[in-house]
Amino acid sequence: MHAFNLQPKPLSLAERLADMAVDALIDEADLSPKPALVDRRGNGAHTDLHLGLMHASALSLWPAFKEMAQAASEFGEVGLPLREAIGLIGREGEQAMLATTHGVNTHRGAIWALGLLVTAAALEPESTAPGAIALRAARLALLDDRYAPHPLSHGAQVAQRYGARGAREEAQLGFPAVIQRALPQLKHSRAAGHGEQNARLDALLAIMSSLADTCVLYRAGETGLQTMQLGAQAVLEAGGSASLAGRRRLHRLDEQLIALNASPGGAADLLAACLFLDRIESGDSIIQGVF
Ligand SMILES: CC(C)(COP(=O)(O)OP(=O)(O)OC[C@H]1O[C@@H](n2cnc3c(N)ncnc32)[C@H](O)[C@@H]1O)[C@@H](O)C(=O)NCCC(=O)NCCS
Ligand SMILES: Nc1ncnc2c1ncn2[C@@H]1O[C@H](COP(=O)(O)OP(=O)(O)OP(=O)(O)O)[C@@H](O)[C@H]1O
Repeated sequence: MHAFNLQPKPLSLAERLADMAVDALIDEADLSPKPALVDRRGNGAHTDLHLGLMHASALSLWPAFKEMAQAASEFGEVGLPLREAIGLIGREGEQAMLATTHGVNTHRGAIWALGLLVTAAALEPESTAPGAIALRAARLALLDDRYAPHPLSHGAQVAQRYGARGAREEAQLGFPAVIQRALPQLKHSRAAGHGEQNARLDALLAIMSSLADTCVLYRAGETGLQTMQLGAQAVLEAGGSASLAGRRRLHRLDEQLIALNASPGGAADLLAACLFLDRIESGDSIIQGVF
């Protein structure tokens, strides 16, 4: 008689990277209190989003992230064939997201940022430094996908009006908001003993203090963007989200942004990207699957 084999099947590299991307999205959504964004307290400035929808949307993207990582292994190098393959998978991922959310945009920007980073991580699994992964992602983002549609998206409208190039430019520059702002702040706040949730909030605030977030520009113009950037900077200068003074300012920023309908969705996407890269760097081996 054969005994059942109860050993779990080891996950492939692509499956582990997809797990990590989805985990990063769920951690971002759950993090609270985020100013004007969907979190465990409520819907922030959004009428069509809620936490359950963010979770369902994140889970619906797992196959797309896995396929992007598989495409990286198959093509093996940064180039137009890989860029166009992940563009197609990303667009299919968007359709899966929209089918799950009944047409609501929950993670469009996140598919773009995390899709590029998952692909870049899968290309060289031994190279786990965030800066190196972000640079490979930038080289992919700089390639022009001939099949990408060019709708008059909110980002495109904001680009015409204010000259902000949003998600595309952030990726093409190698995610400076993540590499130069969020990750250093995350490590600084952890080292100061602020606790993991506060460190993550501080990382979000570090992104918000300088990002030209096209979600905010579209919804609340330059006034909204300035309120976000100065308000986030003020929280950090007051001692960050772990301090009493910082918490008071964070609460005020939440009220101000909600009053302006200014939800920093782009900053939220980049926090998820930051958590993804942090997880890879911190030794959650993507090669051996030691979690
Ligand atoms: C480049 C993308 C993000 C489109 O950008 P665009 O600015 O035109 O679109 P849109 O207004 O819908 O905004 C996208 C999202 O980016 C995020 N975002 C906003 N500002 C920023 C910023 N400064 N930095 C990073 N992300 C940002 C927000 O979440 C926003 O909702 C991407 O979705 C795309 O290329 N779509 C085309 C379809 C496709 O090929 N998808 C697959 C890509 S792998
Ligand atoms: N926790 C979060 N709360 C709200 N938005 C988030 C969150 N995390 C990420 N986002 C990002 O914010 C974007 C949604 O913002 P927004 O609703 O302004 O998009 P839109 O479709 O351009 O605008 P609108 O809903 O006003 O038509 C998504 O692309 C998503 O990636």
